[in-house]
Amino acid sequence: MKILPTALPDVKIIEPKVFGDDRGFFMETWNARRFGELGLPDKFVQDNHSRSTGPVLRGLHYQIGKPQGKLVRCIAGAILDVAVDLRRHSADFGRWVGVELSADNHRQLWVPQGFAHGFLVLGDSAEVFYKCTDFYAPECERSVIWNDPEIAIDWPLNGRQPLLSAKDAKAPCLADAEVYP
Ligand SMILES: Cc1cn([C@H]2C[C@H](O)[C@@H](COP(=O)(O)OP(=O)(O)O[C@H]3O[C@@H](C)C(=O)[C@@H](O)[C@H]3O)O2)c(=O)[nH]c1=O
Repeated sequence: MKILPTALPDVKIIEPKVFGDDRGFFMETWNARRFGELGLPDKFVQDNHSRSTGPVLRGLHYQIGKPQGKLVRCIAGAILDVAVDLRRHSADFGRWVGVELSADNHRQLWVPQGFAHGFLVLGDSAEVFYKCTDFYAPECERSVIWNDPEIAIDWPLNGRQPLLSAKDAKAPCLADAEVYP
């Protein structure tokens, strides 16, 4: 398991060691001791799994009061997984990073507390599995609109409109959103 940097220092790509053989492959997807050694959280309290068809876009989501760090992987298909720094004190406030996660590349993205998270399905469908450091708290849920020009995420939509939830379609822009201190 190794860690690769992204353009945002606190957001990390985790690349597991994949053992391939005639049967297929084996990999450790999370190991508390190894994560601790790498300076990543070793405690998660909730696992989530969603399936989406293309071009579904979920996000950009975060929780205020009960912020969640998320360890995200794509177990079927492929997604562009995006993290946006929403910590107002941060030099990277409002900046985003996008990483392709797929069932083939086995990569995971560590999205820390203080970041909004979202993803776009790149093919016909994708299943996404992620571990969270805190519980879902609907009253703490917040979102920022996926196409906020101030954040300017370069979603690879190729002219298509994304499929959004009703909630995500009416999310506020960053300027109107409640963010972290
Ligand atoms: C997120 C979540 C939702 N739900 C319920 C509420 C709702 O009825 C249904 C669907 O919820 P949503 O529409 O919010 O699901 P979704 O749009 O997939 O929300 C997720 O998006 C990604 C990008 C994230 O980062 C996650 O933290 C989460 O916000 O599932 C839970 O029971 N537990 C949870 O942890």
